Amino acid sequence: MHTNIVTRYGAHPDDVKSYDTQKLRDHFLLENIFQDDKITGVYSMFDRYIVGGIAPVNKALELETVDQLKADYFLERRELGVINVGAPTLITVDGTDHKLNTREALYVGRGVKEVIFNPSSEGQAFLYFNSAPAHTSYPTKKVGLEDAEKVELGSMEESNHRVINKLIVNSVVKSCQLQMGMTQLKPGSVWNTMPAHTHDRRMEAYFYFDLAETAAVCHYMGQPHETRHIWMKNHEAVLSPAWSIHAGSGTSNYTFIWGMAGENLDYGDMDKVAVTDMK
Ligand SMILES: O=C(O)C(=O)C[C@H](O)C(=O)CO
Ligand SMILES: [Zn+2]
Repeated sequence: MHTNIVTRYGAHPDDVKSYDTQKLRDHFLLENIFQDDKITGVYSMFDRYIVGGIAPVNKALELETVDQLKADYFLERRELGVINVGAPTLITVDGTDHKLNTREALYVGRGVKEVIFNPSSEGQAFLYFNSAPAHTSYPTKKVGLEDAEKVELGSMEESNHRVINKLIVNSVVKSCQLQMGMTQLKPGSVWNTMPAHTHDRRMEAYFYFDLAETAAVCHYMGQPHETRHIWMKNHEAVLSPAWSIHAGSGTSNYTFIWGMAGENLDYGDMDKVAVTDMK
């Protein structure tokens, strides 16, 4: 078996207030998600969302079922979103090859029995994935950056000038509850998701990349009046419970992938927090 998915239970905001640095990291941060010839990740009890990394190097990796699912195959009752942050590669879905270039996404619907992630012939493929329970089956669809719904937000003056590429959202691809996209910060801009927000209807996960080895992002979480931070490096992900803000400031610009699931598919359903109200 080349898959290692560990379970993480949900956390109550009153408890999280007392977490020290290590405990915050143990519960919310995902480090080393790309391991050669392995599929690794976390099965989170926040909306039963799975977050992980797939790094085929010397062999093709099949999406294996894991014990947490008690299912004959991984997508028996789930849907999947994959975004390639490495070299172009092929993903074979029930016998059909889909070429995924860098920064492209693939949505795979419930009921697909076999998904195979192939090594890249052009370098190292790094496939970041999210998965959520699904009530029905929607067709597999590749989504390139040109297909994304794009929104430009922020400004250079506020150090948060960025482009949000909505890749797996209901205006682009049909999904049950999964939404994913990629936000690129312009050079000189370091703040993401500021002003911050929560959405009690959905949990969220962030994955940071395009960061130099010497750079880091300070990720903010917690209730708006009780925030905490987690220092994060390139290729690390973080879970954001529905009650938590999710925002960050980097020592340089960077790109991140957001993914979420829960009560609705309404990207714009957010409870914004004024920066002057944050504590
Ligand atoms: O930079 C941003 O702002 C984002 O990318 C926000 C995320 O898309 C998000 O939090 C969606 O709920
Ligand atoms: Zn959000």
